[in-house]
Amino acid sequence: MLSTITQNKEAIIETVFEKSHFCFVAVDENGIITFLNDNYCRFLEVVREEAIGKHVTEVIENSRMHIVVKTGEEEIADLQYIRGNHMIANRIPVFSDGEVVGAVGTVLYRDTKEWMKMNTHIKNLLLELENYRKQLRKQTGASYSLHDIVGSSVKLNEVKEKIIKTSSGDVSILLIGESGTGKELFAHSIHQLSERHNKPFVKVNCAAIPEHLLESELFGYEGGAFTGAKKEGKMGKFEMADGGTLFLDEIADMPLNAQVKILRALQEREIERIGSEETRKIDVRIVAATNQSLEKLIEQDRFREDLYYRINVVRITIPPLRERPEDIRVLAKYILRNISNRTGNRVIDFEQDVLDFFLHYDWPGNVRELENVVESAVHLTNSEIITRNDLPEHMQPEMVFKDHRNSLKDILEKTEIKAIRAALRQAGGDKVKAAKLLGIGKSSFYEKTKKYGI
Ligand SMILES: Nc1ncnc2c1ncn2[C@@H]1O[C@H](COP(=O)(O)OP(=O)(O)OP(=O)(O)O)[C@@H](O)[C@H]1O
Repeated sequence: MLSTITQNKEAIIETVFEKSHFCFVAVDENGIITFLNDNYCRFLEVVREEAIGKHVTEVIENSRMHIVVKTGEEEIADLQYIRGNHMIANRIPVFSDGEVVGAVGTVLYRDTKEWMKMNTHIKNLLLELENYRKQLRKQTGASYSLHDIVGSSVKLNEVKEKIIKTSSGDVSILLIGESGTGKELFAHSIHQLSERHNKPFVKVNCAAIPEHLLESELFGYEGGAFTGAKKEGKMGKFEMADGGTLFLDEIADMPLNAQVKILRALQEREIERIGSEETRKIDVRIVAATNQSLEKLIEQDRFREDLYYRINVVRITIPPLRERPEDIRVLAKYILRNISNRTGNRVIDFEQDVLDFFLHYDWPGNVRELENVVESAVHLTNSEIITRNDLPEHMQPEMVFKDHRNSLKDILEKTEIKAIRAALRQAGGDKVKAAKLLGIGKSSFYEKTKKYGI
């Protein structure tokens, strides 16, 4: 038997990989595709030569192959959602001299009646589960959980793991990240994963409430406490969140006098409504979020250091979208599917050119900006596929030159910044490699990154 295998090794390998009904993919230790069989190419509607050399998350929806090469642990019979189907995926790391050197993956997609039946059954079960989740969320006020956080880049997975580790318990969590990175989604998820998930989740947007109303919003008031107050009084957010989670969004915008009162409420675990002498016990877990540096605000005496230490017990930084390009494609497709379902527009995909552009764009507004771009493209497009022409004006190729406010110097600088960021991304943050990719010397590269604060 063994000798037959050795003699016909190549023919056997070819039969297994190309003639069987499985979809096969192989990646190297960095998650880059090194092999994709014909079946899989057909299913994914990709050209093999173009797919090979790309990161697996750019080609295969919801892939975890890049994770398997990191963990070295095989994943068998995992359910994977690809191109509208739930597939059964096996992912096996390949070892050489005790080191992971890559992984092979198989996906079962034969469209047999049996499988279709099972797929429908699974879809039904998942829908039912989703309904239960929605009902539970309605009751508590936290509408999202980790399941709603799309993306499986290494950086996003690290955040998810940290969330899972720290959610249970009462420790205060500070979420830091640029606008639109998903801080609110993570705050909801923390609540859902905590022991408090059956209790209320209450959000306070510290930037949106006028300063003179903030105190009554947070602590409530007794009937007739001030002119314009409701006769029956009003419960504050602290009381509403009793037993649950209080999410202080945009905490950097909290006025100093309110900071003092919040600190007292947290230290003493009790509050007083405005106009009342009575103290009420409260038990809330604090999750706060900011896109500003609280440390800088402390230096400028705009944020209290004691409150900072109180809320910054666990600190979780959510990376901007440009630092996790592997998530962009899957997020764009997820957002497109949601918008199409919601609006009834039959827009099903993006042209490759659009996805390539998305990968290299800077996304200053992060996922929120991506949502807006896809939404506007869905309304503008005349076909089922979104093309580069359907994107907003500032994303059109010639736009940078049309803008009369841009001097040649500005254009050159912007282009340099984009090229440096793209090279750093491609080089996985390695500055020497990035300089090489750009064909410039190390010191010139360092000078430029310093100049642009990259
Ligand atoms: N990983 C993700 N998966 C799916 N949707 C996401 C993800 N990240 C963000 N979003 C979506 O992007 C939008 C912005 O997210 P969110 O409001 O949580 O960001 P934020 O960081 O709290 O922003 P801000 O600081 O401006 O309040 C929301 O519609 C959210 O549903």
